[in-house]
Amino acid sequence: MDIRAIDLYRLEVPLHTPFKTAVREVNSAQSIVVAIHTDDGSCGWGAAPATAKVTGETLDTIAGVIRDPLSALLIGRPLEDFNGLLDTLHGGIEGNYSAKAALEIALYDLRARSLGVPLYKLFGGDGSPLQTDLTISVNPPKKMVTDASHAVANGYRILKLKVGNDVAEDLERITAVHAAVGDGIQLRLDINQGWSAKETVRALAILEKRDIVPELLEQPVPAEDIAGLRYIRERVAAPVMADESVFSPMQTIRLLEQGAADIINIKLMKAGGLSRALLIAQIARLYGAECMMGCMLETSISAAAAAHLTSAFGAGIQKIDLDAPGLCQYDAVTGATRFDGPSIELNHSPGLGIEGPGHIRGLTAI
Ligand SMILES: C[C@H](N)C(=O)N[C@H](CCC(=O)O)C(=O)O
Ligand SMILES: [Mg+2]
Repeated sequence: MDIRAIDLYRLEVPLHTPFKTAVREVNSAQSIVVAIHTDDGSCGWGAAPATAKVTGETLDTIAGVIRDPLSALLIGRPLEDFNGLLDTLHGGIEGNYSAKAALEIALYDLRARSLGVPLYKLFGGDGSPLQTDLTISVNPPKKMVTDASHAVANGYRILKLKVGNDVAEDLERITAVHAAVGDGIQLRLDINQGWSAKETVRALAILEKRDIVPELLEQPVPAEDIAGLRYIRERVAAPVMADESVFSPMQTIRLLEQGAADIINIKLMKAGGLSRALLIAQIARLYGAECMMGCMLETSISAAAAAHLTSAFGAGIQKIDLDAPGLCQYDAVTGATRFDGPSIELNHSPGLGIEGPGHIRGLTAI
């Protein structure tokens, strides 16, 4: 079964409410979608969002490197040489991890389809459903309280609060949300690189005095400040999670060797797809570190791929932040993995279960 063609599309899904972090604000989830066709008429689907502030990639660069050089490296090759295809893909160009992730997801989808199994079975999973947290965008405290209360009313038990603009204001945000939702709801704090190491330690001491103990602290300091992560980890009770500081398996090893994180936030879009994400999870397990499966602001095509891997990896990925489809006004994909509030129900049909372009709302060929 040889790869015959790779088609590209754009997909845009409006959000319920603007997504705001310490580094960016967007109103829709935008992705490049890839369809890899084989000569027996099969098609595998993948997608990648543009997160230029984190990965350095835009929709144009993702589409551009998929067109040249990556497509030409894959077209004409047999799917049966699967590991060879992955090596070619990753060796074909430096960086460009989201573009590679889109292609990898489509290759894995094709492979699972060719074997007649859902994607999770390729990774040895049983397809158990998952529960995700929900991200609350950074806003004035009153708005965050409204959004958090709405999330809790919709069944979410874990909230990820975006902060990182101004420490004093952030403390008011966190305190207000905690007072509104109570101790029964776990709060993850994603600072998106917005504080310094010393500010983080001081902020956590203040929260402790207010009896607020976050479940975890995500990327409090700039990505390159590995010493800062370690400084915080040695001084605060809450576990420290690395996000923007860790893209690759090798960075995971370096970070854990330096004792700079308790938890690794794995994202397909940082790792370059499923194979590297799995490797990161395995490395973390060897070091006794926990993992979160996270996502960018992406649509359900790529979030579903991450969910399949997470479900299969079982207790090795303890935390889940695959909420992006739930932030969208509608799920662009019908008849596949279902994102229903906090619950993620994997498809049990072959691959990712996407039946064709007619089952993806709003696709535009490019
Ligand atoms: C959407 C997900 N829950 C999330 O918060 N991801 C962000 C980055 C998303 C983006 O900017 O597209 C994160 O974990 O930092
Ligand atoms: Mg993060």
